[in-house]
Amino acid sequence: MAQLEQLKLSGQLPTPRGVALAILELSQRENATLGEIARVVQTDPALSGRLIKLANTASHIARPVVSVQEAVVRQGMATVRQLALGFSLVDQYRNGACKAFDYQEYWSHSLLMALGMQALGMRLHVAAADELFVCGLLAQVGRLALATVYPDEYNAVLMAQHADPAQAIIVHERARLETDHTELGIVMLCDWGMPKVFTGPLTQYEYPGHPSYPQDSRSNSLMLMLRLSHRLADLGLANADVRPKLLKEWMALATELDIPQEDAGRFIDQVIDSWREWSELLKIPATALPSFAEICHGYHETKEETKESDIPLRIVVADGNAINRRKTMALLVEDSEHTVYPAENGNTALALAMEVLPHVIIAHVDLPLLDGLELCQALRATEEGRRMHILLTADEHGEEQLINAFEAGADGYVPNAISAKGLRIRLCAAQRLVQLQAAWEKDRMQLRQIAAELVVANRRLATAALTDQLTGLPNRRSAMDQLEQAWSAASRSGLPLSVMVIDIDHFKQINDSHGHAAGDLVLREAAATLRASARREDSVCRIGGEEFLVICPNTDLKSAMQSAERLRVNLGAKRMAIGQTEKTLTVSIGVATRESGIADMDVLVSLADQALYAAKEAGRNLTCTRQQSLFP
Ligand SMILES: Nc1nc2c(ncn2[C@@H]2O[C@H](COP(=O)(O)OP(=O)(O)OP(=O)(O)O)[C@@H](O)[C@H]2O)c(=O)[nH]1
Repeated sequence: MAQLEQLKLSGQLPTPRGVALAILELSQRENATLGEIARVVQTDPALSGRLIKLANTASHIARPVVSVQEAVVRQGMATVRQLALGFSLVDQYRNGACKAFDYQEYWSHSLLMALGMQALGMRLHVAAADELFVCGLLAQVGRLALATVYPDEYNAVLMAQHADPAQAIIVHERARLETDHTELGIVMLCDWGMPKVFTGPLTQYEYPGHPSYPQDSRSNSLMLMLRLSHRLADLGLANADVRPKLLKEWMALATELDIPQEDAGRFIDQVIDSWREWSELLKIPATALPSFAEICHGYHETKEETKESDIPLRIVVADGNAINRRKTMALLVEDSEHTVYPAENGNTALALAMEVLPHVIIAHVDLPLLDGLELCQALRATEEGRRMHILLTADEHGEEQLINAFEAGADGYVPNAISAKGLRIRLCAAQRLVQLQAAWEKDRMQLRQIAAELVVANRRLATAALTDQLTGLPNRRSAMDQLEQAWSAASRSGLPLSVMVIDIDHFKQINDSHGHAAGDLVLREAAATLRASARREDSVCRIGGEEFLVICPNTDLKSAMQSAERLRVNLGAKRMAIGQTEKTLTVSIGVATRESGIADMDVLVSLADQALYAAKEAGRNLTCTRQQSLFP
């Protein structure tokens, strides 16, 4: 301590200058008024702007603060003094003599801590948000002091810590300087009038192993808030590869302060946004941190194969005792990615369970409103509730309690003072169940996919079986099916039905002169021309090598002859590229129409064939018919 007193007297410690010093001195006078403080603040435009901005951020009152007087009145003398001091230090100590101490980064970290504290203050109402801002901003001022007073020695401390990061910095500080940043920082803050309610938690928050406050005390909340803001500041400045780990630690701490996981993302994103705004105002750097969602996504991407015990669960923790509830929640998120929902009574737990459909419910037997056993029975009476894994917890663990719990439908019993490991083991059954359900769901999806693929494959096969591969027209089998249907329809309706058989003339010569591939091309083009020239209701099919059948429902002989002629002429006019030359084709067509003497469709087709033969005989490039009525 003598060393600290000496340091204080030496004037080497960081101290505010100018307007901040004037405010500090003025506020120490007994008769100082807020009006006088405001007048001094006004002489520094940068400080005025910062105080007004802060008053507006932390205010829940809708009307914005526009004047320095108003900001000073709203923040109070003590807070204005501290803020002036903090901002003055930021401006004065942007650089310094300690080489390994990154002054800019130090302020970025402090600012993020300040904004974290402010945001937590607005949420948890543990202290005024402006006071918490200063508390966060100056929480690590002892480090700045050590770097300022002992630049070379602190340089060595930082190098030693860099070489041995597993060791806490305080150990390296004590080894070389016989003091540490916490001790020195507290001396300075007390000197600057920081209220005791903050200095106590400031000595504790960096050392998680030694909590010395009752769980539901204000000091404990402040210590947790400092810890959470510190982690958030670490997260803001961390490299991408360590962010997911820090985020996880942050989430675990957040549950201790009753910040539900679904709010965590919004909270972090808001603080980071105001960090960017404030860093412009204070001219200190803020890194471009991705959104909370992106950091989470990165975490999931880098995760290795999921072990059963890693399966994240949705868990409702129902306990009327807030301390026990928080303790269980903290244990649950300590080393895992479970999403935990708190419920303070049985009714809330039931409503929550129906809403979020948790995998697990951990409920105390003596829950208010609806006790644990009733909650269990109510859940088991529902379809969804039957699938949940319910663990009951109680202060007494007699055989009778166990029997009651299992009779009510519980899956297990959790002792009150359970360890994180014990709790993990009890969640294994639920995780196994979730894994089985996931595997079953995966199998079901795969089966569904296979069935869908089979339907598509069958449809493709059926289509392929009825389609001519070369031309895409219905093949012979399809042609006969269609003709059968058309024949039946004509029999029922009494409407006429005609068919044409079309054969390309001297097709063999094309194959012989230009090769089979050229012949294929010609067949394709001929098919396309026929399809394009035929009426829509007529079906054009390929029934042989260079032979086509056109089925013409509701068509009498005269119309069929006209149609056939149109096809013959169109095809004859079509110029086709064959090898290097262009050629035209001719076709011969035989036409037949259904009439009373024709017994079935085979006879009809054979009549058309005879007509085709006649056309060929008559010199080709002709349309003929051998109708029985015409040639009795
Ligand atoms: N490129 C090709 N040729 C085919 C195909 N199917 C049948 N052919 C050929 O078509 C030709 C048919 O010849 P033919 O039956 O003698 O009749 P044509 O030469 O057209 O003479 P006419 O019918 O009497 O005018 C044969 O050379 C078959 O090999 C096919 O899918 N592609």
